[in-house]
Amino acid sequence: MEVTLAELLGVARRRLVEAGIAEAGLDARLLVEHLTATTRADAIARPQQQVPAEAIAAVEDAVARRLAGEPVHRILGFREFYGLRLSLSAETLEPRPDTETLVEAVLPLVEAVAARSGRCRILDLGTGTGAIALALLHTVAAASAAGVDISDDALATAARNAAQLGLSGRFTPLKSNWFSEISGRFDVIVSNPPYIRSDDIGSLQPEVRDFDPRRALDGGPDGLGAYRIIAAGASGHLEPGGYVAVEIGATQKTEVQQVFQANGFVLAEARRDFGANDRVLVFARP
Ligand SMILES: C[S@@+](CC[C@H](N)C(=O)[O-])C[C@H]1O[C@@H](n2cnc3c(N)ncnc32)[C@H](O)[C@@H]1O
Repeated sequence: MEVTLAELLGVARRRLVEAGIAEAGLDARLLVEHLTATTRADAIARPQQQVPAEAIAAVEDAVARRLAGEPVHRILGFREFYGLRLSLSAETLEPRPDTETLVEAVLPLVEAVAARSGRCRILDLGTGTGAIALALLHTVAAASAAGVDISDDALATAARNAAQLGLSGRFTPLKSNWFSEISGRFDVIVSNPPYIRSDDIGSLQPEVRDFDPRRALDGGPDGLGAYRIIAAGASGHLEPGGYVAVEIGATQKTEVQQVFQANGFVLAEARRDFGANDRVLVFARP
């Protein structure tokens, strides 16, 4: 059966709308564009172009997965972060737009160190896809980063992303339980650690709960477990005058600040995300 690009897009969109998928139009477009190797411009300029049978079958399969609750970027296998296309895998969190706030907070610090000393060493704790470290390295040519994770799968994905972006020479994936295998000192330590309280995981949106890896979400009984470890270990791995910047849950500002203050840090900056929620804290050691 002959199907045009416009018809395929229309059917995919309609099926997702009928199922009550919130971003039905966008999801349909992302899936169809990727699986038919077309662009938005093709859909506008050449809507009557015929789509090959294999691409139609691939779109049908992808729409069925979306209808079963799988997030669109898991189906695609990649997600854009800070303008970079990052591959995903089973044990990586999907990088979120809110985490770009962390990159934006850290970027001036990295640029200042690089301008002053010609280099900047970054430690990204819980690197996942490598999102934060790779965004910083992509922007600051003099920077280098160690990306730490406890998951072999995540580290393999981060290394692949670094290679795809031409950043392998400045990105070192390291398997470590937070600081356990880390030696040396860094100018900036950055982390988006797991910060959901264990008891709250069951009530997360199914797309998060069922598809993001639990190890990337679960912050222990009070959600603060990783912050305690990072705050306790950071001083021993920071250059004098260095910074630690962390992403936080929207209600965790006071608690996380207290954890770092108890370890001798002072709050240098707090930022909100695009939804005006507290999202990033930057700490310094006087
Ligand atoms: C919230 S995800 C953040 C991923 C990525 N940095 C991002 O922002 O998209 C937290 C990451 O911490 C890693 N992680 C969890 N426990 C860890 C541990 N004990 N040591 C090192 N990394 C850990 C997880 O595997 C996951 O990749």
